[in-house]
Amino acid sequence: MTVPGRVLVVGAGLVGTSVGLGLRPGGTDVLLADASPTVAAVAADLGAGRLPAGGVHLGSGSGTDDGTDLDGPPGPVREGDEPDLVVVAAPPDVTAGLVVRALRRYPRAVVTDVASTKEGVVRRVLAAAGEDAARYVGGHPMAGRERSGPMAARGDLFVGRPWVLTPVPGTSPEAVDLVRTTAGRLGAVVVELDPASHDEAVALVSHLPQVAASLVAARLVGAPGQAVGLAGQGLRDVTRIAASDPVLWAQILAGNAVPLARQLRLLREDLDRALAALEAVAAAGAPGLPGASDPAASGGPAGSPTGAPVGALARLVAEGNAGRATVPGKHGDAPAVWATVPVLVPDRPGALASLIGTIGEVGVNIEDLRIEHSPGRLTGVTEVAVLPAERDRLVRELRERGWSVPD
Ligand SMILES: NC(=O)C1=CN([C@@H]2O[C@H](COP(=O)(O)OP(=O)(O)OC[C@H]3O[C@@H](n4cnc5c(N)ncnc54)[C@H](O)[C@@H]3O)[C@@H](O)[C@H]2O)C=CC1
Ligand SMILES: O=C(O)C(=O)Cc1ccc(O)cc1
Repeated sequence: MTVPGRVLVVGAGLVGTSVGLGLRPGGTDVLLADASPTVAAVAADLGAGRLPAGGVHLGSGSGTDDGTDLDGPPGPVREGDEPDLVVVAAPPDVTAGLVVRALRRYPRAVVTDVASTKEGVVRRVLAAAGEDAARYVGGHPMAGRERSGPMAARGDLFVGRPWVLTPVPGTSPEAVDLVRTTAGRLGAVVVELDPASHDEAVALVSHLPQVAASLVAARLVGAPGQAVGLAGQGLRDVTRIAASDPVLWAQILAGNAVPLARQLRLLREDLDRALAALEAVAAAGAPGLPGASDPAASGGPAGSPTGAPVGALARLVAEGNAGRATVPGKHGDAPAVWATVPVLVPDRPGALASLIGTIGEVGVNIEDLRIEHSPGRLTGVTEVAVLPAERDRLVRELRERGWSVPD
């Protein structure tokens, strides 16, 4: 197992800075470079690594030999600045170009990237890098956030998350080993896929959810304030990633156009099914409204909405249940079935910390925590997920300590 002693991160934003923060505690010497010197300086201040002596020159062609001038001549570079591994963590549209320049600049280094789509990047690198391409290993950590930049970075961002590597037949096994070890050091679980299979998979699990979240959230623009004020946790869950960076995501979606369009067409069919069911319900007269047809007359039990359209709606939700149950737990394990304990938490400073402290005293591990809080309410509902075997004891102990735990 080869461990990189020195890593150059090119692009010190959310992902690049998280890589630095995650590698530094293990003793890796991390060099930081970014098109924006200010971003690189912030990342260094946060403890993600150091700036190479002489400043950072990327793509300027200025010829300065400071170890991070990717347009400079191939090594040797300043002693102490030669990386074993270069991690390109820049936007997708510049990734292939930076990878090719890093391969040329550092003839002994392995180069990897983290771009969210792989087929286009890998194809461009193979076309431009010649035999240097053997030292390139495509990569994609399946971890991130809806925020960008170094300030949003976290050293534990990749812990328990899949990190896809996309080696191709000519890739050196030693290069794959080095990137695999590095991802492992960051706590990630490495998965190998060919670039096309990777892009198909992320179209479904990452890019389709982003489009769906953005479209749902966009419906809220201009909605009456009173409607948005009623929002509960469901809307927050569904729209969290709608806060993502538009420029970055435009590149990601465009970089996976064909597989994503396939997924969106399938979603459109499902939307058409839902619409058809609702229109059929409406045509029959909505249940409970004046003019609604008598359910008994359409073959269902009296007093209940019934018939094929309502069945279609139930099927839609049930299919969602089945899909949701396939989503792995937080560390990529099989879907976790936690028991949930709802606790009413007063809306005052320190109340949530006090609840967490109490659960710690009781000796129960919190597997997950969800807070539902609506403005103007005096209490919020906190849902504490725990191992099913711990549920009853936790409910009892919390009630004994004065917490309100609804049945
Ligand atoms: N945001 C996310 O949740 C995830 C993003 N990714 C991928 O990681 C890469 C970086 O994304 P983020 O860290 O989120 O973006 P970010 O916007 O936080 O950071 C990107 C950084 O690259 C720098 N940069 C731009 N052009 C450059 C150039 N020519 N040379 C050097 N630096 C340059 C920018 O100044 C910026 O600081 C992207 O390829 C993205 O697809 C992968 C997994 C998750
Ligand atoms: O915020 C989330 O939940 C994400 O899933 C982030 C994410 C964004 C882009 C990627 O390429 C991979 C992961």
